[in-house]
Amino acid sequence: MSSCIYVALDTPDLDQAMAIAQRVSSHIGGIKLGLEFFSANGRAGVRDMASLGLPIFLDLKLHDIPNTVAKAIQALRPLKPAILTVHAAGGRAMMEDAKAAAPAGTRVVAVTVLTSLDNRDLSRIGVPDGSAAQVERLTLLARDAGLDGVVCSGAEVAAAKALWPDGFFVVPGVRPADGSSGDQKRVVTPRAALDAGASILVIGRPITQAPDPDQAARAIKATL
Ligand SMILES: O=C(O)c1cc(=O)[nH]c(=O)n1[C@@H]1O[C@H](COP(=O)(O)O)[C@@H](O)[C@H]1O
Repeated sequence: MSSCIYVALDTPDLDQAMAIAQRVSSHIGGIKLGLEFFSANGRAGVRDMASLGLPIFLDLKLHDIPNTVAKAIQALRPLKPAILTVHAAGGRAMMEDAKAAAPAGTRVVAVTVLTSLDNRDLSRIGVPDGSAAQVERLTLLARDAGLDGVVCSGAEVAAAKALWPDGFFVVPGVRPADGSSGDQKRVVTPRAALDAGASILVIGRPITQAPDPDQAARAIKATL
């Protein structure tokens, strides 16, 4: 069975990204490339990583007016990523146009509430009723806009899935029981996220910063 782990290769260094991906390839289901990698290596770098033969999750978290997001996605079309992210807070029309601009085989998923935010942070940006309510609101908006799924923390995924049983649920901010949270504030273990309904788990530093990434990925997979 293919792994539900997507390793987040958050580095500007193409050689390093390639080396880690090769070391962990037998334990993962795909590769997530985000702003750090893309800003340094662009589309050519994504193509290089795709040569490994694993699905590519291109996590650019697009958030702008509908026309700009649609045109950006059109520019990314030749890469045919398996998964692409936009911010649900960009609104319904932006999400509709993002989906329409994406290749047919690309899952477009909406980031609801970043896992680095807690309820105190949310109240400061005008969301007084907390992450659970906001994730539910934005999950319904993404569903109604015709997207394929959402990104949320493992603490909200069960409620989101209850609202959208056939949605695709991406869960980052996962940490092994003894892992350090770093800048993540809404954290669960990989096993708990999967039990709550995650379709895939995004895991970066617990694997990439481990002394032995291969062993770290193997150990996490063994808990699933
Ligand atoms: O869209 C994401 O993947 C994402 C959304 C979110 O709410 N939180 C979040 O951490 N991520 C990404 O997931 C990865 C988590 O990395 P680690 O905290 O190192 O495991 C990073 O690449 C983040 O960009």
